[in-house]
Amino acid sequence: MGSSCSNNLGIPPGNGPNAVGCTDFMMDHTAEGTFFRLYYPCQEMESAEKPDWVPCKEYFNGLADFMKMNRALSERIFNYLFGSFKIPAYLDAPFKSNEKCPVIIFSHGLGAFRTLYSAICAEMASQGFIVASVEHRDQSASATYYFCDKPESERSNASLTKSSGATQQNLVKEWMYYRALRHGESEFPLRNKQVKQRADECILALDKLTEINSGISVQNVLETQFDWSTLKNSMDLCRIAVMGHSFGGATVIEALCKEVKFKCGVALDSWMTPLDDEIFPRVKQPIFFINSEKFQWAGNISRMKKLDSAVIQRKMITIRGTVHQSFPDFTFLTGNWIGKLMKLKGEIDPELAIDLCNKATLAFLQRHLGLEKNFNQWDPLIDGEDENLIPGTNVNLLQSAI
Ligand SMILES: CCN(CC)CCN(C[C@]12C[C@](c3ccc(C(F)(F)F)cc3)(C1)C2)C(=O)Cn1c(SCc2ccc(F)cc2)nc(=O)c2c1C=CC2
Repeated sequence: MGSSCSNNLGIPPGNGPNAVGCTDFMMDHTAEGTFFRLYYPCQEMESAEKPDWVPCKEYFNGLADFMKMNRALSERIFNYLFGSFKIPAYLDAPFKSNEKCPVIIFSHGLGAFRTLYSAICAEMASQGFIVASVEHRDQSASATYYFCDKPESERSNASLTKSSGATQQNLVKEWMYYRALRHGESEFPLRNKQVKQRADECILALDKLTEINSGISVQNVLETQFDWSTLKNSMDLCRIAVMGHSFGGATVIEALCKEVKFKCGVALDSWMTPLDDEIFPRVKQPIFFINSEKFQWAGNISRMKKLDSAVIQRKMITIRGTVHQSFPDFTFLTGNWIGKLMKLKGEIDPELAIDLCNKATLAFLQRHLGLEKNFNQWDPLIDGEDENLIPGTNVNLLQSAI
């Protein structure tokens, strides 16, 4: 089919039977607490607003740092290009599901942050999952924030704060920006330390969801309109998966190794550099590697293959015509030529690519979480049986042997 020249830009909504709600959670005001965006099945809402895709301009500043671009200039470019996009979900909508929901913890890539994978997270929520997309505080995110108590001297008096209705009384946002590798600094020590912190943050997010599911009242320092008590007994805590993109793919492996409550993992275009080889034999859960055609290289693939096992299902597919950025939301947000120029789009239609990725993921999750849905209709995709899929990898591994 011909590619339409004026594709309607925007993040595709989920295809599943559920409407999707979205809210934010920050456990405490420190950088050590967990911070995530929650996507969940919700009541159909006519008028609810949809949250901004990029919540604060500081994220664009962080993105500029990551891209080694000038902040002032790029903030205007990003605002112009991406400032008006909304997430395909209803902000703070009441949770609604007539069955317990399986859970996914999602880990973003280097230079990304919690909101950039909403096409994937919203699809999973529309299919009945509760998804926590964590925002890492390991300085791998373009930007993230926590709160610091203002010193006593600067505190505005309570009555004034109350009357002005300030949401975070006396709490000031403290921004943490992307930390680039310093000149001459070796990559592995930093990335290995970060992947361990990232795994711990995914496990902490799961612990918070477990508390929320038990119905005990948990503190959320972000005073949103969402009623967290509606999530009591909402989650099926025997059916938990961990998922991530690139650096988040390495985080999947590390998290599986550390926490057996994660029953399986889905690693999207995983970057294996941060991982110790010695953890590979310690990972006992099934893993699904879904790769782009352009990002992977022999050394990276051969490390994924070290996880091959005769007894634990380890699968790999490659989506034809995709690039590394085919997984985050940016791939939907620019026209074709600028998207290809900035390596945000590959040859394949972005919605077709994410559709294949999501369906293959759902089939894999049904198989390894023991879901009673109809996602097994997409089982052939797990083996790469589709004209737009390659079973395993397109990378020629023989070169790496020489
Ligand atoms: C510039 C020098 N270099 C710094 C290390 C960045 C080089 N780079 C390729 C880029 C990201 C690119 C990008 C983004 C976003 C726009 C925008 F214009 F749309 F905003 C454009 C162009 C620039 C494509 C990557 O790092 C790729 N990558 C990623 S990209 C994850 C991401 C980041 C920001 C996002 F907004 C969305 C997604 N996550 C990883 O875990 C890993 C890697 C590489 C190894 C491990």
